[in-house]
Amino acid sequence: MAAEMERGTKTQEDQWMVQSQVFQIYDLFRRIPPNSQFALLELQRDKHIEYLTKGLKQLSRSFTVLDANRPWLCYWILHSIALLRDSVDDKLENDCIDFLSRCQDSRGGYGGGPGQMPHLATTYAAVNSLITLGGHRSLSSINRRKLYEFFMRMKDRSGGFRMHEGGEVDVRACYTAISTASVLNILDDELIQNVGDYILSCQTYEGGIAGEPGSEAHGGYTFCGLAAMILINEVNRLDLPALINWVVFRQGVECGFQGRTNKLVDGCYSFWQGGVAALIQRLHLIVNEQMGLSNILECECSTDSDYDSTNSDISEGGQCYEGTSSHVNETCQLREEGQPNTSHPADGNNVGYNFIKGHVYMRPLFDNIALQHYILLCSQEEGGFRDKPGKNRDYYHTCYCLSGLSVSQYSCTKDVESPPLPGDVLGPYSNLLERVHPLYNVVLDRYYEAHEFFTRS
Ligand SMILES: CC(C)=CCC/C(C)=C/CC/C(C)=C/COP(=O)(O)OP(=O)(O)O
Ligand SMILES: [Zn+2]
Repeated sequence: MAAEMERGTKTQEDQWMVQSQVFQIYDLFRRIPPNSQFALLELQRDKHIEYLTKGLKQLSRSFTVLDANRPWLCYWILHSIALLRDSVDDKLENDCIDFLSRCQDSRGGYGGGPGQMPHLATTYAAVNSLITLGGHRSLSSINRRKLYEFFMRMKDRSGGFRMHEGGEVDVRACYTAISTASVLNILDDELIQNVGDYILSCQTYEGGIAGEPGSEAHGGYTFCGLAAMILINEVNRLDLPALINWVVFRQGVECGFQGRTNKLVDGCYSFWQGGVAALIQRLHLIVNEQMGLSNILECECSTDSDYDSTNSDISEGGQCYEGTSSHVNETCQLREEGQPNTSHPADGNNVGYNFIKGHVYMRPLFDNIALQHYILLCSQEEGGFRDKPGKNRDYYHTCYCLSGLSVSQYSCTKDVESPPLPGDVLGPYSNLLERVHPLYNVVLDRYYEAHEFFTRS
């Protein structure tokens, strides 16, 4: 208890300090003329690409150095470059594919470097990197049969997964295994078995999801747990109203998100928490059902001028009834009544694809413009992004600030084909990033290419 109070006191002091720094930035911003404000809100695209490319070149020169983080660095940098609508040259691309191939274990999975023990987190990072690079050489370098065997070896009696042989069982491990298996089209009933029970046991009294049963709800684990539950078709088992209640209060007066109650705002939660909000936006049927609005879709869009119904398949009167739109049929497989998925494994592998194709009826669950203010004014540096003012930039925060920026720019679009309206992109419209698939956090076009490749092969 004393330790808790001490932590509470220290957090409050830190919080005041961060808030005063952030408010000073917003105050200065407000005082400058509008045309200069616009310049400050500009995404420093060229500087970010320079910082990221330099980092990848450095990494490719030292691919031989011993550390366990290199597939992650590849993913953070390659994904950031893809979000910025750019790509790497052929040499760097080939160097990355060769390096990641050397990290692939002969018994399946990827380690942090050549010869290192395979690990679920680095496997997720390596596979997402290869999907982001795209193309036959990259995608065909993944040994899916061995990878499936690795996933099965990591499965624990509890239903969850272990991060590595002898390692910890947690929600991150569940997500990285399920997300990777889903995107590679190797998800089946055996892999899925009891995963939902494990994740469900991690939803806390606050409504968010913890890393393990009995721990504290946290944005990173909440994203992992929610995305995994969607991918295994069991999201209706979570208490979604409680989850919504938890996540909406994680956006603070600083305009960014915190990871957990009473902790500091941090740019990386723009994706972990913003991603949770983006996923829930596509779960309106299940949310309505859990809130006792069974069989009725309340289309807020039709009563909101930003959400005009002119080109939507919404029925008159501001309400939609199940079965009246093709979208409803597509989404139905996501809502089997509290039961584990019993559908054919091939359907399980299409959940990610159907999920993104659905129409979005719910408005954003967070202030998407405020979040963009935090990312562009408080996290952005001259090349790269940081956690908060006073911290240094790094590739992890660059990746998740850009991913969160993308999620917020697209959060008002009603379907995956529509571009955001200018009013939903803070600063010049040229700030617009690529759209991500929120279940896997890879750029959507790269996801489509991988989905086609792995459905065929
Ligand atoms: C795909 C994958 C591997 C996802 C990982 C998800 C993720 C970011 C989990 C967070 C882990 C955690 C408890 C951080 C708390 O750090 P802290 O105490 O320093 O931060 P805080 O004060 O903001 O809580
Ligand atoms: Zn962070």
